[in-house]
Amino acid sequence: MSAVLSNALPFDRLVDACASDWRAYIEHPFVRGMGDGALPEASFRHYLKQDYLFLVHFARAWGLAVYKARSMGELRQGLDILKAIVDLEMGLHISWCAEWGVSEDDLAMLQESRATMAYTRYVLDAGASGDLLDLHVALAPCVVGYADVASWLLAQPFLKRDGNPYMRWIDMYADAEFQQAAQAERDWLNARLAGVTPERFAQLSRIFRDATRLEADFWQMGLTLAD
Ligand SMILES: Cc1ncc(C[n+]2csc(CCO)c2C)c(N)n1
Repeated sequence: MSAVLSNALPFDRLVDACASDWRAYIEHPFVRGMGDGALPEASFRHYLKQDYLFLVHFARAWGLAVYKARSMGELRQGLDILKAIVDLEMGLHISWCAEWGVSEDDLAMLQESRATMAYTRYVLDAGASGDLLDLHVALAPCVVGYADVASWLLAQPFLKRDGNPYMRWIDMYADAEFQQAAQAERDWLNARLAGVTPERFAQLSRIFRDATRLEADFWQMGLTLAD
């Protein structure tokens, strides 16, 4: 078992180090509810609204990645992702909310839930107090996890395609372009993690696990309509 683990790619070792937390996130009841279409629409709407605030802070986190850059390549990577979120993702999210009956005025008046606050500020602090690798590891459950959620759902026998209001959400994250972006992040992390000491790897594993648990809490917030 340990031989398998040590031969595994570094990113897979991060996941293996918190396997039960990772599964609880990827296979969360909120995710299953999107898959079989039984998730209450109020839960999805609550999630969508909080996700707007999440995206604002996520954009700030990529701004922090720009600040933490130590090379032109890193500077451009942070800038490109920051621009994609601000110029594309935010607009897409606003039209997605509109389709679900949430107006821009609603979004402007939103109160941030504790789960949104906990997760986004955790990621920003991991980056502010650490280096670019700490920040990427804190962001990885978001970037890579959603690709895994979509792939996992597509492989489930309970997936309901016809008449499922969440099918478009699943298809969006299952899309090749999004899967490639997630793979690019895995590749970047595999390259950066390859040379770290066991002590540093253990430190980064804790950040990855914390962020994974905070992602699961974000689903739970949607499910329970927590504020
Ligand atoms: C709580 C929460 N976690 C992850 C994502 C997914 N996500 C948001 S931005 C981004 C990267 C693309 O720029 C990804 C994958 C989400 N929407 N909400």
